[in-house]
Amino acid sequence: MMTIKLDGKKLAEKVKTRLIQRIADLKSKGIKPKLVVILVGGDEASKIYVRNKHRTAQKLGIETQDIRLQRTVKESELLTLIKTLNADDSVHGILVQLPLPEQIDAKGVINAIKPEKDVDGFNPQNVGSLFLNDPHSLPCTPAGILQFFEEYHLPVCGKHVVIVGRSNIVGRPMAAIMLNHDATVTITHSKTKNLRKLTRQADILIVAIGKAEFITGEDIKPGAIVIDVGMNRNENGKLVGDVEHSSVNERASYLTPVPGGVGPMTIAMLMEQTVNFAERSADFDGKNVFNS
Ligand SMILES: NC(=O)C1=CN([C@@H]2O[C@H](COP(=O)(O)OP(=O)(O)OC[C@H]3O[C@@H](n4cnc5c(N)ncnc54)[C@H](OP(=O)(O)O)[C@@H]3O)[C@@H](O)[C@H]2O)C=CC1
Ligand SMILES: Nc1nc(=O)c2c([nH]1)NC[C@@H]1CN(c3ccc(C(=O)N[C@@H](CCC(=O)O)C(=O)O)cc3)C=[N+]21
Repeated sequence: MMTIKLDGKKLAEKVKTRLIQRIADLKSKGIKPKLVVILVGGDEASKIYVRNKHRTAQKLGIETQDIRLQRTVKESELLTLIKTLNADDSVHGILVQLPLPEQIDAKGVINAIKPEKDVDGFNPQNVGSLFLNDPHSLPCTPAGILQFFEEYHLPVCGKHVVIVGRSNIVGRPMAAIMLNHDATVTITHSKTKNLRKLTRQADILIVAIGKAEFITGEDIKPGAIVIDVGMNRNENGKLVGDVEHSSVNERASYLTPVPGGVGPMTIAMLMEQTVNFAERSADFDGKNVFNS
């Protein structure tokens, strides 16, 4: 079977193009969309994310500010910083890069971000709205994945979606979004028994675990749509996903490459979300994809 590549680079360009006019309209009203990223320490995937985020924001004329904090920073310091950013009207989006070091209670930090500025959609209020199928903001990675289904006209309604991984960034919100689109959803994780028996039943398989090439051709149903979220370095320092592309290729009907799949879409959606928030902050009468 010929596997069709879901081209995230190309689709991200399309998403970014639809932002240009909206950003210009905001600027003509004296509003410059601004995103603040807080980084504590940082893993490999985070470094890639920060670099690409910057590049894209700069191209679009979205202002970004990185605040880098020592790995040993006190939780109280981080909370004070978030309070200041919450109160700053020039800031439309706040993103705290995950994972955070162990001494910091990630829940407390995420709770502290004002829901209206929570570009990742992590705040319990935003998570709750998403689960009630009335989202205020969508987490960027799952939102980006959803765009593939729309762009390539891939039906989700009634399909069996199996998600591997249940993180707050990817697995959980992805499950909610797919459920909101009338899929039948199975969420799996490290305690799941007979995982590969379940992955083989998936019409749509979404893998986000952070284990290089964990899912192979034998683990998927022929013709399945496979979304590879993973960002890992293999032993040769090469960027690889959670899916073994050599064996999944020609068995899947559609597959996202790594790089060039989900990653660029996450960034495009982050930009879009920042613009959405900037528009809402001014009660701006613009086009809003999540409220349309
Ligand atoms: N391209 C992009 O835009 C993005 C890429 N990523 C990448 O995606 C990957 C996952 O990220 P993230 O969701 O943050 O990861 P986390 O480490 O937060 O979560 C990993 C999840 O995978 C589960 N898991 C781990 N090992 C197994 C296993 N052997 N079998 C089944 N489930 C397992 C864990 O289960 P349990 O809960 O039981 O521990 C957990 O739910 C990483 O490679 C990350 O870099 C992440 C975000 C965006
Ligand atoms: N609060 C929070 N939200 C996140 O969404 C979040 C996070 N923390 N922590 C880290 C992970 C990782 N992540 C990536 C996003 C894009 C690329 C990306 O641009 N990937 C390119 C890489 C290309 C290259 O090599 O430069 C691609 O796949 O084509 C990578 C990784 C978001 N994450």
